[in-house]
Amino acid sequence: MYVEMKDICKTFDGFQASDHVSFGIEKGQMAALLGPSGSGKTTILRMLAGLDRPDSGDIMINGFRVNDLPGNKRGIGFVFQNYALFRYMTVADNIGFGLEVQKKSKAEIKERVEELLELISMEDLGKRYPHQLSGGQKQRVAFARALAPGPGLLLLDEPFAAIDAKVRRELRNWLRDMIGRVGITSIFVTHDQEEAMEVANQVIIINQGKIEQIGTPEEICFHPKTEFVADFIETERFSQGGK
Ligand SMILES: Nc1ncnc2c1ncn2[C@@H]1O[C@H](COP(=O)(O)OP(=O)(O)OP(=O)(O)O)[C@@H](O)[C@H]1O
Repeated sequence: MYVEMKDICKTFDGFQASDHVSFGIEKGQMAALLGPSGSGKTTILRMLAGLDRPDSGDIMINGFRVNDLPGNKRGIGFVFQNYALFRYMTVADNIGFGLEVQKKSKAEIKERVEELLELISMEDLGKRYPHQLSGGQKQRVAFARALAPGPGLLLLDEPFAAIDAKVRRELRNWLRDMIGRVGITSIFVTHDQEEAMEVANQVIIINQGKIEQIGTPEEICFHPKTEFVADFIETERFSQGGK
Protein backbone atom coordinates (compact mmCIF):
# COMPACT_ATOMS: atom_id res chain seq x y z
CA MET A 1 0.00 0.00 0.00
CA TYR A 2 1.29 3.47 -0.83
CA VAL A 3 -1.10 5.28 1.51
CA GLU A 4 -2.67 3.86 4.65
CA MET A 5 -4.96 5.38 7.24
CA LYS A 6 -5.03 3.10 10.27
CA ASP A 7 -7.87 3.50 12.75
CA ILE A 8 -7.90 7.31 12.53
CA CYS A 9 -10.08 9.31 14.91
CA LYS A 10 -10.48 13.08 14.87
CA THR A 11 -12.84 15.24 16.90
CA PHE A 12 -13.55 18.96 16.65
CA ASP A 13 -14.95 20.33 19.93
CA GLY A 14 -16.42 16.95 20.81
CA PHE A 15 -17.79 16.37 17.29
CA GLN A 16 -16.40 13.19 15.74
CA ALA A 17 -15.36 14.11 12.19
CA SER A 18 -13.38 10.87 11.65
CA ASP A 19 -14.57 7.76 13.43
CA HIS A 20 -12.06 4.88 13.28
CA VAL A 21 -11.24 5.45 9.62
CA SER A 22 -9.05 2.79 7.99
CA PHE A 23 -8.22 2.32 4.32
CA GLY A 24 -5.30 1.65 2.03
CA ILE A 25 -4.50 2.76 -1.49
CA GLU A 26 -2.03 0.98 -3.71
CA LYS A 27 0.62 2.77 -5.70
CA GLY A 28 -0.68 4.32 -8.91
CA GLN A 29 -4.34 4.01 -7.88
CA MET A 30 -6.84 6.83 -8.11
CA ALA A 31 -9.19 6.80 -5.13
CA ALA A 32 -12.29 8.92 -4.61
CA LEU A 33 -13.58 9.90 -1.17
CA LEU A 34 -17.31 10.14 -1.77
CA GLY A 35 -19.99 11.17 0.70
CA PRO A 36 -22.58 13.81 1.54
CA SER A 37 -21.71 17.29 2.76
CA GLY A 38 -20.22 17.23 6.26
CA SER A 39 -19.44 13.49 6.17
CA GLY A 40 -15.73 14.07 6.87
CA LYS A 41 -14.09 13.83 3.43
CA THR A 42 -12.04 17.01 3.62
CA THR A 43 -10.96 16.20 7.18
CA ILE A 44 -9.31 13.01 5.88
CA LEU A 45 -7.57 14.91 3.09
CA ARG A 46 -6.37 17.60 5.51
CA MET A 47 -4.87 15.00 7.84
CA LEU A 48 -3.06 13.33 4.94
CA ALA A 49 -1.74 16.75 3.88
CA GLY A 50 -0.55 17.54 7.40
CA LEU A 51 -2.98 20.45 7.82
CA ASP A 52 -4.75 18.69 10.72
CA ARG A 53 -3.52 16.08 13.20
CA PRO A 54 -5.47 12.94 14.03
CA ASP A 55 -6.31 12.39 17.73
CA SER A 56 -5.33 8.75 17.34
CA GLY A 57 -4.32 6.27 14.65
CA ASP A 58 -1.47 6.15 12.15
CA ILE A 59 -1.04 7.77 8.76
CA MET A 60 1.41 5.86 6.58
CA ILE A 61 2.80 7.11 3.26
CA ASN A 62 5.18 4.95 1.28
CA GLY A 63 5.82 2.74 4.30
CA PHE A 64 6.61 5.56 6.75
CA ARG A 65 4.49 6.83 9.61
CA VAL A 66 4.05 10.54 8.82
CA ASN A 67 1.93 11.72 11.78
CA ASP A 68 4.81 13.83 13.08
CA LEU A 69 6.12 14.96 9.69
CA PRO A 70 5.17 18.46 8.47
CA GLY A 71 3.00 18.51 5.33
CA ASN A 72 5.74 19.94 3.12
CA LYS A 73 7.99 16.95 3.92
CA ARG A 74 5.43 14.31 2.95
CA GLY A 75 5.93 14.41 -0.84
CA ILE A 76 2.38 15.55 -1.53
CA GLY A 77 0.89 17.73 -4.28
CA PHE A 78 -2.38 19.53 -3.58
CA VAL A 79 -5.08 20.80 -5.96
CA PHE A 80 -7.91 22.93 -4.56
CA GLN A 81 -11.32 23.60 -6.07
CA ASN A 82 -10.82 27.33 -6.54
CA TYR A 83 -7.61 27.00 -8.58
CA ALA A 84 -5.57 29.00 -6.02
CA LEU A 85 -3.18 30.16 -8.72
CA PHE A 86 -1.00 33.17 -7.96
CA ARG A 87 -2.69 36.01 -9.79
CA TYR A 88 0.39 38.13 -10.43
CA MET A 89 2.49 35.26 -11.77
CA THR A 90 2.48 33.92 -15.32
CA VAL A 91 1.37 30.37 -16.02
CA ALA A 92 5.01 29.28 -16.30
CA ASP A 93 5.94 30.93 -12.99
CA ASN A 94 2.93 29.38 -11.29
CA ILE A 95 4.00 25.93 -12.47
CA GLY A 96 7.62 26.54 -11.47
CA PHE A 97 6.76 27.93 -8.03
CA GLY A 98 7.37 24.72 -6.06
CA LEU A 99 10.70 24.25 -7.81
CA GLU A 100 11.77 27.81 -6.92
CA VAL A 101 10.98 27.00 -3.30
CA GLN A 102 13.17 23.89 -3.63
CA LYS A 103 15.94 26.19 -4.94
CA LYS A 104 16.30 24.31 -8.22
CA SER A 105 18.48 25.90 -10.91
CA LYS A 106 16.90 28.23 -13.49
CA ALA A 107 17.70 25.75 -16.29
CA GLU A 108 16.16 22.84 -14.42
CA ILE A 109 13.00 24.84 -13.68
CA LYS A 110 12.68 25.94 -17.31
CA GLU A 111 13.00 22.38 -18.58
CA ARG A 112 10.49 20.96 -16.10
CA VAL A 113 7.98 23.78 -16.75
CA GLU A 114 8.19 23.16 -20.51
CA GLU A 115 7.68 19.44 -19.98
CA LEU A 116 4.59 20.13 -17.84
CA LEU A 117 3.16 22.73 -20.25
CA GLU A 118 3.37 20.06 -22.91
CA LEU A 119 1.72 17.49 -20.62
CA ILE A 120 -1.27 19.80 -20.11
CA SER A 121 -1.30 20.80 -23.83
CA MET A 122 -0.68 24.47 -23.04
CA GLU A 123 2.77 24.86 -24.64
CA ASP A 124 1.97 28.31 -26.05
CA LEU A 125 0.29 29.76 -22.97
CA GLY A 126 3.20 29.90 -20.51
CA LYS A 127 3.40 33.69 -20.62
CA ARG A 128 -0.26 34.31 -19.89
CA TYR A 129 -1.65 35.32 -16.52
CA PRO A 130 -4.42 33.38 -14.74
CA HIS A 131 -7.13 35.95 -15.62
CA GLN A 132 -6.40 35.29 -19.32
CA LEU A 133 -7.34 31.60 -18.99
CA SER A 134 -10.61 29.66 -19.00
CA GLY A 135 -11.69 27.78 -15.88
CA GLY A 136 -10.60 24.45 -17.36
CA GLN A 137 -7.20 25.86 -18.34
CA LYS A 138 -6.68 27.29 -14.87
CA GLN A 139 -7.40 23.93 -13.34
CA ARG A 140 -4.93 22.24 -15.70
CA VAL A 141 -2.27 24.74 -14.60
CA ALA A 142 -3.12 23.92 -10.99
CA PHE A 143 -2.49 20.21 -11.74
CA ALA A 144 0.80 20.99 -13.43
CA ARG A 145 1.88 23.14 -10.50
CA ALA A 146 1.05 20.38 -8.02
CA LEU A 147 2.98 17.82 -10.10
CA ALA A 148 6.05 19.99 -10.71
CA PRO A 149 8.10 19.01 -7.64
CA GLY A 150 7.48 15.30 -8.41
CA PRO A 151 5.25 14.32 -5.44
CA GLY A 152 4.47 10.66 -4.72
CA LEU A 153 0.87 11.46 -3.83
CA LEU A 154 -1.62 13.90 -5.33
CA LEU A 155 -4.55 15.16 -3.22
CA LEU A 156 -7.44 16.90 -4.93
CA ASP A 157 -10.26 18.62 -3.05
CA GLU A 158 -13.39 18.91 -5.23
CA PRO A 159 -11.16 19.70 -8.21
CA PHE A 160 -14.05 20.23 -10.64
CA ALA A 161 -16.50 22.02 -8.38
CA ALA A 162 -15.94 25.52 -9.78
CA ILE A 163 -16.22 24.43 -13.42
CA ASP A 164 -19.37 24.36 -15.53
CA ALA A 165 -20.94 21.02 -16.38
CA LYS A 166 -19.75 20.55 -19.97
CA VAL A 167 -16.11 21.48 -19.39
CA ARG A 168 -16.20 19.46 -16.20
CA ARG A 169 -16.89 16.25 -18.08
CA GLU A 170 -14.03 16.92 -20.50
CA LEU A 171 -11.72 17.89 -17.70
CA ARG A 172 -12.37 14.80 -15.64
CA ASN A 173 -11.65 12.51 -18.58
CA TRP A 174 -8.50 14.48 -19.18
CA LEU A 175 -7.54 14.21 -15.51
CA ARG A 176 -8.10 10.45 -15.43
CA ASP A 177 -5.95 9.96 -18.54
CA MET A 178 -3.24 12.30 -17.33
CA ILE A 179 -3.00 10.69 -13.92
CA GLY A 180 -2.89 7.28 -15.59
CA ARG A 181 -0.03 8.46 -17.79
CA VAL A 182 1.93 10.02 -14.95
CA GLY A 183 1.15 6.98 -12.78
CA ILE A 184 0.86 9.01 -9.59
CA THR A 185 -1.16 7.75 -6.60
CA SER A 186 -4.09 10.14 -6.17
CA ILE A 187 -6.98 10.76 -3.81
CA PHE A 188 -9.79 13.14 -4.62
CA VAL A 189 -12.72 14.38 -2.63
CA THR A 190 -16.11 14.68 -4.26
CA HIS A 191 -19.78 14.60 -3.34
CA ASP A 192 -20.66 13.78 -6.97
CA GLN A 193 -21.25 10.09 -7.49
CA GLU A 194 -20.92 10.18 -11.26
CA GLU A 195 -17.58 11.93 -10.97
CA ALA A 196 -16.25 9.37 -8.49
CA MET A 197 -17.43 6.43 -10.60
CA GLU A 198 -15.99 7.80 -13.83
CA VAL A 199 -12.60 8.90 -12.58
CA ALA A 200 -11.57 6.59 -9.73
CA ASN A 201 -10.58 2.95 -9.68
CA GLN A 202 -11.32 2.78 -5.98
CA VAL A 203 -14.24 4.50 -4.27
CA ILE A 204 -14.39 5.09 -0.52
CA ILE A 205 -17.88 5.95 0.73
CA ILE A 206 -18.04 8.03 3.91
CA ASN A 207 -20.99 8.87 6.09
CA GLN A 208 -20.89 10.67 9.45
CA GLY A 209 -17.14 10.23 9.80
CA LYS A 210 -17.26 6.47 9.18
CA ILE A 211 -16.34 4.44 6.13
CA GLU A 212 -19.39 2.63 4.80
CA GLN A 213 -17.76 0.77 1.93
CA ILE A 214 -14.57 0.61 -0.11
CA GLY A 215 -14.64 -0.91 -3.57
CA THR A 216 -14.39 -0.51 -7.30
CA PRO A 217 -17.11 1.62 -8.93
CA GLU A 218 -18.82 -1.61 -10.07
CA GLU A 219 -18.79 -3.12 -6.57
CA ILE A 220 -20.26 0.05 -5.08
CA CYS A 221 -22.98 0.37 -7.74
CA PHE A 222 -24.00 -3.26 -8.03
CA HIS A 223 -23.17 -4.64 -4.58
CA PRO A 224 -23.77 -1.90 -2.03
CA LYS A 225 -22.92 -3.31 1.40
CA THR A 226 -25.00 -1.04 3.58
CA GLU A 227 -28.38 0.58 3.40
CA PHE A 228 -26.72 3.97 3.38
CA VAL A 229 -24.64 3.15 0.28
CA ALA A 230 -27.65 1.73 -1.56
CA ASP A 231 -29.73 4.82 -0.69
CA PHE A 232 -26.96 7.29 -1.47
CA ILE A 233 -26.30 5.81 -4.89
CA GLU A 234 -30.02 5.65 -5.68
CA THR A 235 -30.72 9.20 -4.54
CA GLU A 236 -27.83 10.53 -6.56
CA ARG A 237 -28.93 8.64 -9.65
CA PHE A 238 -32.42 9.97 -9.25
CA SER A 239 -31.28 13.57 -8.80
CA GLN A 240 -28.98 13.32 -11.83
CA GLY A 241 -31.78 11.87 -13.92
CA GLY A 242 -33.98 14.77 -12.91
CA LYS A 243 -31.51 17.50 -13.89
N1 LIG B 1 -11.91 23.10 12.10
C1 LIG B 1 -13.12 22.61 12.41
N2 LIG B 1 -13.74 22.94 13.55
C2 LIG B 1 -14.94 22.43 13.89
N3 LIG B 1 -15.61 21.54 13.14
C3 LIG B 1 -15.05 21.16 11.98
C4 LIG B 1 -13.79 21.67 11.55
N4 LIG B 1 -13.49 21.09 10.35
C5 LIG B 1 -14.53 20.29 10.05
N5 LIG B 1 -15.46 20.31 11.02
C6 LIG B 1 -16.72 19.55 11.06
O1 LIG B 1 -16.43 18.20 10.76
C7 LIG B 1 -17.42 17.64 9.90
C8 LIG B 1 -16.76 17.09 8.65
O2 LIG B 1 -16.26 18.18 7.86
P1 LIG B 1 -15.56 17.95 6.46
O3 LIG B 1 -15.16 19.30 5.96
O4 LIG B 1 -14.52 16.93 6.60
O5 LIG B 1 -16.77 17.38 5.60
P2 LIG B 1 -16.89 17.15 4.04
O6 LIG B 1 -17.41 15.76 3.88
O7 LIG B 1 -15.61 17.47 3.36
O8 LIG B 1 -18.03 18.18 3.66
P3 LIG B 1 -18.24 19.10 2.33
O9 LIG B 1 -18.58 18.15 1.21
O10 LIG B 1 -19.42 19.95 2.73
O11 LIG B 1 -16.99 19.87 2.12
C9 LIG B 1 -18.42 18.77 9.62
O12 LIG B 1 -19.52 18.59 10.46
C10 LIG B 1 -17.68 20.03 9.96
O13 LIG B 1 -18.55 21.02 10.42
